[in-house]
Amino acid sequence: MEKQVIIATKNKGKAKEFEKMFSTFHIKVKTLLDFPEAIDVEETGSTFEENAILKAETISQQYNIMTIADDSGLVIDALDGRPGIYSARYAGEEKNDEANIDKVLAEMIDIPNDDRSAKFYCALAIAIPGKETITVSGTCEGEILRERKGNNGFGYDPIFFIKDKGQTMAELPSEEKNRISHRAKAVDKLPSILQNLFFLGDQK
Ligand SMILES: O=c1nc[nH]c2c1ncn2[C@H]1C[C@H](O)[C@@H](COP(=O)(O)OP(=O)(O)OP(=O)(O)O)O1
Ligand SMILES: [Mg+2]
Repeated sequence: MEKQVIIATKNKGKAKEFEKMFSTFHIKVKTLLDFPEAIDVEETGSTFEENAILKAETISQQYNIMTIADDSGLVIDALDGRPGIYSARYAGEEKNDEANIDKVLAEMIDIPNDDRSAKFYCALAIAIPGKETITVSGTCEGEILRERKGNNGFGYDPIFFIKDKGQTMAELPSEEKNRISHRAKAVDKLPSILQNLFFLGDQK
């Protein structure tokens, strides 16, 4: 039987990136956009890792399939790490990317240019029925601009400037984002983790 994985996300931007990044792994990828009846997991954890584990374990138990969940967000130094785990709901429960960006820009209006460092953080939890859940993470460093630039990507990408590239995340082509992003850095760690898991599993 073909190997399958569910990526436990309802975020279309994330789903697209995972489908691209997993296209070199020989595994069939589904997301929660394919499972409208999936349990709506409340993100009650106090860290990205805890929330990723909650999402991955709930869905892997519901469908008895290996499940990977992503909990990610923007961590801004001058805002003491906010919006952090609250990134998706920063301007309210309805998860509005534009309102979230507006709130960050307003809060940072008096922050000088050389104090606008931030990072994107991504925690992935891998839940496999009958095995211990594992987490990995990745980060991407940048700076918060004063206005939006670029139309690619999703979420906070238009205000996240990457010095090395001289562009925002939303100006990068998707192939480039998928090489350097926090999500890409976390996904890079998966092949060796999965190999170890299945190798150890076969020893029993
Ligand atoms: O590459 C990214 N580029 C821009 N913004 C990003 C990125 N990665 C995460 N973010 C922001 C979007 C959202 O405001 C929050 C994720 O929140 P998070 O709960 O992990 O995802 P979500 O609720 O949108 O979907 P789901 O929980 O179904 O996976 O961080
Ligand atoms: Mg979420």
